[in-house]
Amino acid sequence: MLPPLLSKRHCLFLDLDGTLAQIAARPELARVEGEMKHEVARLHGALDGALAIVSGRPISQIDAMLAPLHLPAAGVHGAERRAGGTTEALPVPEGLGDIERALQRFADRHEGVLLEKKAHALCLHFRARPELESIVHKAMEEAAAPYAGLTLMKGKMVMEVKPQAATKGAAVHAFMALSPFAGRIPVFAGDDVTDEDGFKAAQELGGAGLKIGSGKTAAAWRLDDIAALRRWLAQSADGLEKAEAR
Ligand SMILES: O=P(O)(O)OC[C@H]1O[C@H](O[C@H]2O[C@H](CO)[C@@H](O)[C@H](O)[C@H]2O)[C@H](O)[C@@H](O)[C@@H]1O
Repeated sequence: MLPPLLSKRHCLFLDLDGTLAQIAARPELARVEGEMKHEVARLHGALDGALAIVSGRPISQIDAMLAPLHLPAAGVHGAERRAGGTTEALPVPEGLGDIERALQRFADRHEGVLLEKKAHALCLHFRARPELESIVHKAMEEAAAPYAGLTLMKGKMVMEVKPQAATKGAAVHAFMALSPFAGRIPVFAGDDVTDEDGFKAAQELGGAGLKIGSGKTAAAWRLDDIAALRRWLAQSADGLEKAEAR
C-alpha cells in the first residue's frame, strides 16, 4: 500500500543505506545525493525537528554522509543515540577485540571479504564474493560463540555481530519517549531486514513501517525505490509548508 503524505502529527525515522543512499560496492563509496539531503532537511524543519536517522552505521558516519545536516540519530542499530544535544551509548561488548582479531585473520585469508570495525560491532562484507556467504556466517558464529550478549545479524551482503540490546526497534522506542517525538505518530522508512525491528516498533506505537523496494516485510506501506521515497518526502514537505503558510 502507498503511504499517505505526512502531517504535523507524524514523526519520521529514516534508515540510511539503501533508503537515502544507493547501495554501493563498498561502504565508503555510498553517497546521499544533494537533492535527498535537501528534502530531508525541509522535512526535519516542517516536522519541528521530529525526524531522526536510524542506521547500522556509527553516528560519525551518518553525520559525514549527511553533512552539513546534524540530525537526531541512532547509530550501530541503536547502540549509539543522539537526541536533544545528548549522546548515549551502550557499553562496548566484552570480547569484541578477540572477535575482531579472529575475523581479521578470516578476511586476510579470503580475498574480497572486507572487515568493517565499529565501536560496538563488526561487519564482514562479502558483496565482492557472494559465494562465501555460508562460510562468512560460520566464521562469525565461531568467533562470537564464547561471548554472551552478542547476536549475529544479516544485512545486504553483510554479516554483523552486535550487542543484542542494539536494535532499531529499541531506538524508536527511546526516541518516542523524548520531545519532539513524544505524542506523535511514528513512521519508519527502510529497505533491509535490519529495518524490520523499526517497522514493528513504529506499528506497536500506532504508526507504520514504510518498506523501500521489494521483499517480505512487516511494514504496512511500500515505495518502489529511493527516487520514489525522495518524491514522497518532497510532497510531504510541500504539504506541511503550505499548511504552515495558511
Ligand atoms: O542501517 P543502514 O543505514 O541501512 O546500514 C546498514 C549497513 O550499511 C552499510 O553496508 C551496506 O551498504 C554498503 C554501501 O552501499 C554496501 O557496500 C554493503 O554491502 C551494505 O551491507 C554499512 O557498511 C554497514 O556498517 C551498515 O550496518
